[in-house]
Amino acid sequence: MAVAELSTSCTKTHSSQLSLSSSSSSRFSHHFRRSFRPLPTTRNPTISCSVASDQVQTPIPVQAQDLKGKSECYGVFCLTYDLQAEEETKSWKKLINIAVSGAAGMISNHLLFKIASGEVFGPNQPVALKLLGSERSIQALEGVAMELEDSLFPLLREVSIGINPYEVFQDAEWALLIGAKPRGPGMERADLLDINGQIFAEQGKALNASASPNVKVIVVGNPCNTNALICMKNAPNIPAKNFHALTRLDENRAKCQLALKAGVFYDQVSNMTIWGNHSTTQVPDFLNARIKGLPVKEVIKDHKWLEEEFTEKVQKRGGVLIKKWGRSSAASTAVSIVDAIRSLITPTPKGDWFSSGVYTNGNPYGIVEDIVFSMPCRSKSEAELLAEKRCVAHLTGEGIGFCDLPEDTMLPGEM
Ligand SMILES: NC(=O)C1=CN([C@@H]2O[C@H](COP(=O)(O)OP(=O)(O)OC[C@H]3O[C@@H](n4cnc5c(N)ncnc54)[C@H](OP(=O)(O)O)[C@@H]3O)[C@@H](O)[C@H]2O)C=CC1
Ligand SMILES: O=C([O-])CC(=O)C(=O)O
Repeated sequence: MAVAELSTSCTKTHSSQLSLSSSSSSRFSHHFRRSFRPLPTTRNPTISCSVASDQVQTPIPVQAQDLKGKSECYGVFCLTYDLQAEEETKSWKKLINIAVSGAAGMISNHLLFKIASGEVFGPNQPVALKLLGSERSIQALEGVAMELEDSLFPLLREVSIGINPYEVFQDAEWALLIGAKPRGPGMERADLLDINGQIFAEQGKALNASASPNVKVIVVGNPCNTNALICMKNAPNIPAKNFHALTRLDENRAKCQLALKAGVFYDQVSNMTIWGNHSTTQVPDFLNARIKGLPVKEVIKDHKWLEEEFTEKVQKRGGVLIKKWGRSSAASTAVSIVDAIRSLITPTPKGDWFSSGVYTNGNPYGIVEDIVFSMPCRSKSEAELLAEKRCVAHLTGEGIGFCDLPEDTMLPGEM
Protein backbone atom coordinates (compact mmCIF):
# COMPACT_ATOMS: atom_id res chain seq x y z
CA MET A 1 0.00 0.00 0.00
CA ALA A 2 0.98 3.59 -0.44
CA VAL A 3 2.39 4.01 3.02
CA ALA A 4 4.96 1.24 2.63
CA GLU A 5 6.00 2.64 -0.71
CA LEU A 6 6.48 6.10 0.78
CA SER A 7 8.27 5.00 3.89
CA THR A 8 11.01 3.04 2.13
CA SER A 9 12.20 5.85 -0.09
CA CYS A 10 13.55 8.17 2.53
CA THR A 11 17.19 9.11 2.98
CA LYS A 12 19.20 10.65 5.79
CA THR A 13 19.36 14.04 4.08
CA HIS A 14 15.77 14.79 4.96
CA SER A 15 16.24 16.00 8.49
CA SER A 16 18.64 18.79 7.68
CA GLN A 17 16.54 19.88 4.78
CA LEU A 18 13.58 20.49 7.00
CA SER A 19 15.49 22.41 9.62
CA LEU A 20 13.61 25.41 10.79
CA SER A 21 15.24 28.59 11.75
CA SER A 22 14.50 30.71 14.77
CA SER A 23 11.34 32.76 14.61
CA SER A 24 12.79 35.84 16.21
CA SER A 25 13.55 38.07 13.28
CA SER A 26 11.79 40.99 14.85
CA ARG A 27 12.85 44.40 13.78
CA PHE A 28 11.08 45.94 16.71
CA SER A 29 12.83 47.25 19.70
CA HIS A 30 11.53 46.69 23.20
CA HIS A 31 9.89 50.09 22.96
CA PHE A 32 6.67 50.13 21.10
CA ARG A 33 6.07 52.52 18.31
CA ARG A 34 3.46 54.58 20.06
CA SER A 35 5.05 54.37 23.47
CA PHE A 36 4.54 57.13 26.00
CA ARG A 37 4.91 57.73 29.70
CA PRO A 38 3.31 55.00 31.85
CA LEU A 39 1.19 55.68 34.88
CA PRO A 40 3.19 55.60 38.10
CA THR A 41 2.78 52.10 39.54
CA THR A 42 1.56 51.51 43.04
CA ARG A 43 1.69 48.51 45.35
CA ASN A 44 -1.83 49.09 46.66
CA PRO A 45 -4.24 50.25 44.04
CA THR A 46 -7.19 50.40 46.46
CA ILE A 47 -5.81 53.42 48.26
CA SER A 48 -4.38 55.34 45.37
CA CYS A 49 -7.12 55.38 42.83
CA SER A 50 -7.43 58.72 41.14
CA VAL A 51 -8.46 60.10 37.80
CA ALA A 52 -5.30 60.60 35.78
CA SER A 53 -6.59 62.30 32.68
CA ASP A 54 -3.41 64.31 32.36
CA GLN A 55 -1.32 61.14 32.16
CA VAL A 56 -3.38 58.79 30.01
CA GLN A 57 -3.96 59.27 26.34
CA THR A 58 -7.56 58.48 25.50
CA PRO A 59 -7.70 55.87 22.77
CA ILE A 60 -10.01 56.53 19.86
CA PRO A 61 -11.51 53.22 18.74
CA VAL A 62 -11.41 52.59 15.04
CA GLN A 63 -14.78 52.60 13.31
CA ALA A 64 -15.62 50.49 10.27
CA GLN A 65 -15.99 53.52 8.01
CA ASP A 66 -12.41 54.62 8.84
CA LEU A 67 -10.96 51.39 7.54
CA LYS A 68 -10.98 51.91 3.82
CA GLY A 69 -7.83 49.95 2.96
CA LYS A 70 -6.06 50.85 6.16
CA SER A 71 -4.92 48.75 9.08
CA GLU A 72 -5.45 50.60 12.33
CA CYS A 73 -4.84 49.93 15.96
CA TYR A 74 -8.05 49.15 17.79
CA GLY A 75 -9.44 50.77 20.92
CA VAL A 76 -7.35 50.23 24.04
CA PHE A 77 -4.56 48.84 21.88
CA CYS A 78 -3.96 52.33 20.52
CA LEU A 79 -2.78 53.13 24.00
CA THR A 80 0.58 51.50 24.66
CA TYR A 81 3.30 51.93 27.23
CA ASP A 82 7.05 51.88 27.35
CA LEU A 83 7.59 48.29 28.43
CA GLN A 84 11.05 48.97 29.75
CA ALA A 85 9.50 51.10 32.43
CA GLU A 86 7.37 48.24 33.71
CA GLU A 87 9.21 46.01 36.15
CA GLU A 88 7.45 42.74 35.33
CA THR A 89 7.95 43.15 31.60
CA LYS A 90 11.71 43.66 31.70
CA SER A 91 12.38 39.98 31.08
CA TRP A 92 10.01 39.84 28.14
CA LYS A 93 11.16 39.12 24.62
CA LYS A 94 10.68 41.52 21.74
CA LEU A 95 7.15 41.93 20.49
CA ILE A 96 6.22 39.66 17.59
CA ASN A 97 3.70 40.49 14.88
CA ILE A 98 1.17 37.81 14.10
CA ALA A 99 -1.16 38.29 11.15
CA VAL A 100 -4.35 36.26 11.02
CA SER A 101 -6.73 36.17 8.05
CA GLY A 102 -10.34 35.12 8.42
CA ALA A 103 -10.01 36.63 11.85
CA ALA A 104 -13.76 36.93 12.30
CA GLY A 105 -14.33 33.27 11.42
CA MET A 106 -14.98 30.23 13.58
CA ILE A 107 -11.42 28.90 13.83
CA SER A 108 -9.98 32.31 14.65
CA ASN A 109 -12.56 32.79 17.37
CA HIS A 110 -10.79 30.02 19.28
CA LEU A 111 -7.25 30.64 18.10
CA LEU A 112 -6.86 34.36 18.78
CA PHE A 113 -7.59 33.98 22.47
CA LYS A 114 -5.06 31.18 22.81
CA ILE A 115 -2.38 33.31 21.15
CA ALA A 116 -3.22 36.35 23.26
CA SER A 117 -3.15 34.32 26.48
CA GLY A 118 0.49 33.30 25.98
CA GLU A 119 -0.26 29.62 25.61
CA VAL A 120 1.18 29.53 22.09
CA PHE A 121 4.36 31.61 22.11
CA GLY A 122 5.09 31.49 25.82
CA PRO A 123 4.63 33.58 28.97
CA ASN A 124 7.46 36.02 28.14
CA GLN A 125 6.43 36.75 24.60
CA PRO A 126 4.35 39.88 24.00
CA VAL A 127 2.30 39.71 20.83
CA ALA A 128 0.74 42.06 18.33
CA LEU A 129 -2.28 40.69 16.50
CA LYS A 130 -2.93 41.99 13.01
CA LEU A 131 -6.37 40.90 11.97
CA LEU A 132 -7.46 40.69 8.36
CA GLY A 133 -11.11 40.81 7.43
CA SER A 134 -13.17 42.03 4.50
CA GLU A 135 -15.92 44.55 3.85
CA ARG A 136 -18.40 41.82 4.69
CA SER A 137 -16.78 40.96 8.03
CA ILE A 138 -15.49 44.29 9.30
CA GLN A 139 -18.21 44.74 11.90
CA ALA A 140 -17.61 41.22 13.19
CA LEU A 141 -13.89 41.94 13.26
CA GLU A 142 -14.53 44.92 15.51
CA GLY A 143 -16.49 42.56 17.72
CA VAL A 144 -13.48 40.25 17.91
CA ALA A 145 -11.23 43.18 18.81
CA MET A 146 -13.68 44.26 21.50
CA GLU A 147 -13.62 40.79 23.04
CA LEU A 148 -9.83 40.83 22.97
CA GLU A 149 -9.90 44.20 24.77
CA ASP A 150 -12.26 42.86 27.39
CA SER A 151 -10.06 39.84 28.07
CA LEU A 152 -7.26 42.00 29.59
CA PHE A 153 -4.47 39.73 28.35
CA PRO A 154 -1.18 41.12 29.71
CA LEU A 155 0.86 39.88 26.74
CA LEU A 156 -1.44 41.30 24.09
CA ARG A 157 0.09 44.70 23.40
CA GLU A 158 -1.29 45.62 20.00
CA VAL A 159 -4.36 44.72 17.99
CA SER A 160 -4.96 46.19 14.58
CA ILE A 161 -7.72 45.40 12.14
CA GLY A 162 -8.00 45.98 8.43
CA ILE A 163 -9.23 44.73 5.11
CA ASN A 164 -6.17 45.37 2.96
CA PRO A 165 -3.68 42.47 3.19
CA TYR A 166 -0.77 44.73 2.14
CA GLU A 167 -1.45 46.87 5.22
CA VAL A 168 -2.34 44.12 7.64
CA PHE A 169 0.66 41.93 6.74
CA GLN A 170 3.13 44.79 7.32
CA ASP A 171 6.16 43.35 9.17
CA ALA A 172 4.28 40.14 10.05
CA GLU A 173 6.57 37.44 11.43
CA TRP A 174 3.79 34.87 11.40
CA ALA A 175 0.92 34.69 8.94
CA LEU A 176 -1.88 32.32 9.85
CA LEU A 177 -3.98 32.18 6.72
CA ILE A 178 -7.37 30.91 7.78
CA GLY A 179 -9.78 33.09 5.82
CA ALA A 180 -11.42 31.05 3.08
CA LYS A 181 -14.83 29.59 2.39
CA PRO A 182 -15.33 26.30 4.23
CA ARG A 183 -17.02 23.33 2.55
CA GLY A 184 -20.50 22.27 3.52
CA PRO A 185 -22.10 18.81 3.70
CA GLY A 186 -21.57 16.74 0.56
CA MET A 187 -18.65 18.82 -0.76
CA GLU A 188 -15.00 17.83 -1.17
CA ARG A 189 -12.30 20.31 -0.13
CA ALA A 190 -11.06 20.48 -3.72
CA ASP A 191 -14.46 21.93 -4.71
CA LEU A 192 -13.24 25.11 -3.00
CA LEU A 193 -10.20 25.53 -5.20
CA ASP A 194 -11.78 27.98 -7.63
CA ILE A 195 -13.37 30.10 -4.91
CA ASN A 196 -10.43 30.11 -2.51
CA GLY A 197 -7.36 29.86 -4.76
CA GLN A 198 -7.56 33.52 -5.75
CA ILE A 199 -7.45 34.60 -2.08
CA PHE A 200 -4.09 32.91 -1.62
CA ALA A 201 -2.59 34.38 -4.79
CA GLU A 202 -3.45 37.86 -3.55
CA GLN A 203 -2.27 37.18 -0.01
CA GLY A 204 0.99 35.66 -1.28
CA LYS A 205 1.68 38.88 -3.18
CA ALA A 206 0.83 40.94 -0.12
CA LEU A 207 3.13 38.87 2.12
CA ASN A 208 5.89 39.21 -0.43
CA ALA A 209 5.54 42.98 -0.45
CA SER A 210 4.85 43.71 3.20
CA ALA A 211 5.74 40.92 5.63
CA SER A 212 9.03 40.22 7.35
CA PRO A 213 11.24 38.43 4.78
CA ASN A 214 11.42 35.45 7.15
CA VAL A 215 7.68 35.30 7.89
CA LYS A 216 6.41 31.80 8.74
CA VAL A 217 3.20 31.05 6.91
CA ILE A 218 0.66 28.42 7.94
CA VAL A 219 -2.11 27.92 5.42
CA VAL A 220 -5.32 26.58 6.91
CA GLY A 221 -8.00 27.59 4.38
CA ASN A 222 -8.93 24.69 2.13
CA PRO A 223 -7.75 23.05 0.03
CA CYS A 224 -4.76 23.97 2.16
CA ASN A 225 -1.94 22.13 0.36
CA THR A 226 -2.62 23.75 -3.00
CA ASN A 227 -3.49 27.08 -1.42
CA ALA A 228 -0.09 27.00 0.31
CA LEU A 229 1.55 26.32 -3.05
CA ILE A 230 -0.33 29.23 -4.66
CA CYS A 231 0.67 31.52 -1.79
CA MET A 232 4.31 30.44 -1.92
CA LYS A 233 4.55 30.90 -5.70
CA ASN A 234 3.26 34.45 -5.32
CA ALA A 235 5.84 35.26 -2.64
CA PRO A 236 9.22 34.59 -4.25
CA ASN A 237 11.09 36.73 -1.68
CA ILE A 238 10.06 34.45 1.19
CA PRO A 239 11.94 31.15 1.58
CA ALA A 240 9.81 28.23 0.33
CA LYS A 241 10.57 26.28 3.50
CA ASN A 242 8.62 28.89 5.49
CA PHE A 243 5.29 27.78 3.99
CA HIS A 244 3.25 25.09 5.69
CA ALA A 245 -0.15 23.58 4.97
CA LEU A 246 -1.90 22.51 8.14
CA THR A 247 -2.13 18.72 8.42
CA ARG A 248 -1.65 18.70 12.17
CA LEU A 249 -5.35 18.21 12.74
CA ASP A 250 -5.13 14.96 10.77
CA GLU A 251 -2.12 13.90 12.86
CA ASN A 252 -4.06 14.58 16.05
CA ARG A 253 -7.10 12.70 14.75
CA ALA A 254 -4.94 9.71 13.81
CA LYS A 255 -3.29 9.66 17.25
CA CYS A 256 -6.69 9.75 18.89
CA GLN A 257 -7.99 6.78 16.86
CA LEU A 258 -4.89 4.68 17.60
CA ALA A 259 -5.12 5.52 21.30
CA LEU A 260 -8.77 4.60 21.38
CA LYS A 261 -8.17 1.25 19.71
CA ALA A 262 -5.15 0.46 21.89
CA GLY A 263 -6.93 1.49 25.08
CA VAL A 264 -4.24 3.99 26.05
CA PHE A 265 -4.30 7.73 26.61
CA TYR A 266 -3.40 9.64 23.46
CA ASP A 267 -0.16 11.05 24.84
CA GLN A 268 1.25 7.53 24.43
CA VAL A 269 1.05 7.74 20.64
CA SER A 270 4.04 9.25 18.84
CA ASN A 271 5.79 9.35 15.47
CA MET A 272 2.55 9.88 13.58
CA THR A 273 2.98 10.91 9.98
CA ILE A 274 0.28 12.15 7.68
CA TRP A 275 1.48 11.72 4.13
CA GLY A 276 0.14 13.76 1.23
CA ASN A 277 -2.87 15.98 0.93
CA HIS A 278 -5.27 17.31 3.56
CA SER A 279 -8.06 15.39 1.83
CA THR A 280 -9.58 11.94 1.78
CA THR A 281 -6.52 10.64 -0.12
CA GLN A 282 -4.15 11.33 2.77
CA VAL A 283 -2.23 8.38 4.24
CA PRO A 284 -2.01 8.28 8.05
CA ASP A 285 1.07 6.12 8.59
CA PHE A 286 0.45 3.42 11.22
CA LEU A 287 3.53 1.48 10.09
CA ASN A 288 5.97 4.04 11.47
CA ALA A 289 3.85 5.34 14.33
CA ARG A 290 4.48 4.12 17.88
CA ILE A 291 2.37 3.43 20.94
CA LYS A 292 4.24 3.54 24.25
CA GLY A 293 7.40 3.49 22.13
CA LEU A 294 6.46 0.23 20.39
CA PRO A 295 5.45 -0.30 16.75
CA VAL A 296 1.68 0.04 16.44
CA LYS A 297 1.26 -3.48 15.07
CA GLU A 298 2.82 -4.94 18.21
CA VAL A 299 0.24 -3.16 20.36
CA ILE A 300 -2.86 -3.31 18.14
CA LYS A 301 -3.20 -6.94 17.08
CA ASP A 302 -6.28 -6.26 14.99
CA HIS A 303 -4.34 -5.68 11.79
CA LYS A 304 -7.48 -5.89 9.70
CA TRP A 305 -8.80 -2.81 11.55
CA LEU A 306 -5.51 -1.00 10.97
CA GLU A 307 -5.43 -1.83 7.29
CA GLU A 308 -9.11 -1.42 6.47
CA GLU A 309 -10.74 0.95 8.95
CA PHE A 310 -8.17 3.21 10.57
CA THR A 311 -7.07 5.00 7.42
CA GLU A 312 -10.59 5.72 6.25
CA LYS A 313 -11.64 6.92 9.69
CA VAL A 314 -8.91 9.55 9.69
CA GLN A 315 -9.44 10.49 6.05
CA LYS A 316 -13.16 11.08 6.55
CA ARG A 317 -13.19 12.52 10.06
CA GLY A 318 -13.62 16.11 8.81
CA GLY A 319 -16.60 15.16 6.64
CA VAL A 320 -18.27 13.15 9.40
CA LEU A 321 -17.90 16.09 11.74
CA ILE A 322 -19.49 18.45 9.22
CA LYS A 323 -22.53 16.15 9.07
CA LYS A 324 -22.85 16.21 12.87
CA TRP A 325 -22.18 19.91 13.46
CA GLY A 326 -23.42 21.38 10.19
CA ARG A 327 -20.08 23.19 9.93
CA SER A 328 -16.43 22.18 9.87
CA SER A 329 -14.15 21.63 12.88
CA ALA A 330 -13.18 24.91 14.46
CA ALA A 331 -12.01 24.37 18.06
CA SER A 332 -9.90 21.30 17.30
CA THR A 333 -8.48 23.04 14.24
CA ALA A 334 -7.42 25.99 16.40
CA VAL A 335 -5.78 23.57 18.85
CA SER A 336 -3.93 21.91 15.98
CA ILE A 337 -2.68 25.30 14.73
CA VAL A 338 -1.32 25.91 18.22
CA ASP A 339 0.37 22.49 18.12
CA ALA A 340 1.80 23.24 14.68
CA ILE A 341 3.26 26.59 15.79
CA ARG A 342 4.73 25.10 18.93
CA SER A 343 6.34 22.34 16.88
CA LEU A 344 7.93 24.95 14.65
CA ILE A 345 9.36 27.04 17.48
CA THR A 346 10.45 24.24 19.82
CA PRO A 347 13.09 21.60 19.06
CA THR A 348 11.26 18.34 18.39
CA PRO A 349 11.54 15.86 21.26
CA LYS A 350 14.23 13.26 20.65
CA GLY A 351 13.00 10.37 18.53
CA ASP A 352 9.72 11.99 17.52
CA TRP A 353 8.51 14.05 14.57
CA PHE A 354 5.42 15.96 13.49
CA SER A 355 3.49 16.28 10.24
CA SER A 356 3.24 19.35 8.09
CA GLY A 357 2.52 20.07 4.44
CA VAL A 358 5.80 21.35 3.03
CA TYR A 359 7.23 22.19 -0.38
CA THR A 360 8.65 19.05 -1.93
CA ASN A 361 11.66 20.35 -3.80
CA GLY A 362 14.71 18.21 -3.02
CA ASN A 363 12.64 15.84 -0.88
CA PRO A 364 14.21 12.47 -0.13
CA TYR A 365 11.03 10.41 -0.44
CA GLY A 366 10.70 10.34 -4.20
CA ILE A 367 7.60 12.52 -4.03
CA VAL A 368 7.14 14.53 -7.19
CA GLU A 369 8.79 17.93 -6.97
CA ASP A 370 7.02 21.30 -6.84
CA ILE A 371 3.95 20.49 -4.76
CA VAL A 372 3.04 20.93 -1.10
CA PHE A 373 2.89 17.48 0.48
CA SER A 374 2.52 16.47 4.11
CA MET A 375 5.46 14.53 5.52
CA PRO A 376 7.36 14.02 8.78
CA CYS A 377 9.31 17.06 9.97
CA ARG A 378 11.55 17.93 12.87
CA SER A 379 12.61 21.31 14.22
CA LYS A 380 16.19 21.60 15.26
CA SER A 381 17.58 23.83 17.94
CA GLU A 382 19.90 26.69 17.15
CA ALA A 383 22.63 24.85 19.08
CA GLU A 384 22.25 21.82 16.85
CA LEU A 385 22.39 23.89 13.69
CA LEU A 386 25.51 25.67 14.93
CA ALA A 387 27.09 22.26 15.66
CA GLU A 388 26.31 21.20 12.10
CA LYS A 389 27.80 24.42 10.79
CA ARG A 390 31.03 23.74 12.72
CA CYS A 391 31.07 20.26 11.23
CA VAL A 392 31.11 21.57 7.67
CA ALA A 393 33.42 24.54 8.25
CA HIS A 394 35.84 23.13 5.60
CA LEU A 395 33.02 23.35 3.05
CA THR A 396 31.97 26.87 3.89
CA GLY A 397 35.46 28.37 3.90
CA GLU A 398 35.44 28.87 7.67
CA GLY A 399 38.42 26.69 8.68
CA ILE A 400 38.70 23.06 9.65
CA GLY A 401 35.49 21.11 10.20
CA PHE A 402 34.92 19.72 13.72
CA CYS A 403 31.92 17.49 14.38
CA ASP A 404 30.32 17.33 17.82
CA LEU A 405 26.81 16.58 16.63
CA PRO A 406 24.14 15.49 19.06
CA GLU A 407 22.54 12.12 18.30
CA ASP A 408 19.86 12.37 15.64
CA THR A 409 16.61 10.51 15.20
CA MET A 410 15.50 8.39 12.29
CA LEU A 411 12.61 9.42 10.08
CA PRO A 412 10.38 6.87 8.36
CA GLY A 413 12.38 4.83 5.87
CA GLU A 414 15.80 5.82 7.17
CA MET A 415 18.22 2.94 7.64
N1 LIG B 1 -6.46 22.57 7.24
C1 LIG B 1 -7.32 22.15 8.15
O1 LIG B 1 -7.02 21.23 8.92
C2 LIG B 1 -8.67 22.78 8.25
C3 LIG B 1 -9.06 23.78 7.41
N2 LIG B 1 -10.28 24.39 7.51
C4 LIG B 1 -10.59 25.44 6.58
O2 LIG B 1 -10.36 26.71 7.21
C5 LIG B 1 -11.13 27.72 6.55
C6 LIG B 1 -11.83 28.61 7.57
O3 LIG B 1 -12.73 27.85 8.33
P1 LIG B 1 -13.68 28.55 9.43
O4 LIG B 1 -12.94 29.53 10.24
O5 LIG B 1 -14.42 27.46 10.11
O6 LIG B 1 -14.69 29.28 8.47
P2 LIG B 1 -15.66 30.54 8.74
O7 LIG B 1 -16.71 30.46 7.69
O8 LIG B 1 -16.07 30.61 10.13
O9 LIG B 1 -14.71 31.77 8.46
C7 LIG B 1 -14.06 31.84 7.27
C8 LIG B 1 -13.68 33.26 6.95
O10 LIG B 1 -13.15 33.20 5.65
C9 LIG B 1 -13.45 34.38 4.94
N3 LIG B 1 -13.91 34.11 3.57
C10 LIG B 1 -13.21 34.39 2.48
N4 LIG B 1 -13.87 34.07 1.39
C11 LIG B 1 -15.04 33.56 1.77
C12 LIG B 1 -16.19 33.08 1.10
N5 LIG B 1 -16.25 33.01 -0.23
N6 LIG B 1 -17.21 32.63 1.86
C13 LIG B 1 -17.18 32.66 3.19
N7 LIG B 1 -16.10 33.12 3.88
C14 LIG B 1 -15.06 33.58 3.18
C15 LIG B 1 -14.50 35.09 5.76
O11 LIG B 1 -13.84 36.19 6.35
P3 LIG B 1 -13.65 37.58 5.63
O12 LIG B 1 -15.00 38.01 5.14
O13 LIG B 1 -13.13 38.38 6.75
O14 LIG B 1 -12.67 37.39 4.53
C16 LIG B 1 -14.86 34.17 6.89
O15 LIG B 1 -15.02 34.83 8.11
C17 LIG B 1 -12.06 26.96 5.60
O16 LIG B 1 -11.54 26.99 4.29
C18 LIG B 1 -12.04 25.54 6.14
O17 LIG B 1 -12.34 24.58 5.16
C19 LIG B 1 -11.15 24.02 8.50
C20 LIG B 1 -10.83 23.02 9.37
C21 LIG B 1 -9.57 22.30 9.30
O1 LIG C 1 -13.37 18.93 6.39
C1 LIG C 1 -13.35 20.16 6.20
O2 LIG C 1 -13.81 20.73 5.23
C2 LIG C 1 -12.67 20.98 7.24
C3 LIG C 1 -11.37 20.36 7.41
O3 LIG C 1 -10.47 20.56 6.63
C4 LIG C 1 -11.24 19.34 8.44
O4 LIG C 1 -12.06 19.27 9.36
O5 LIG C 1 -10.28 18.59 8.34
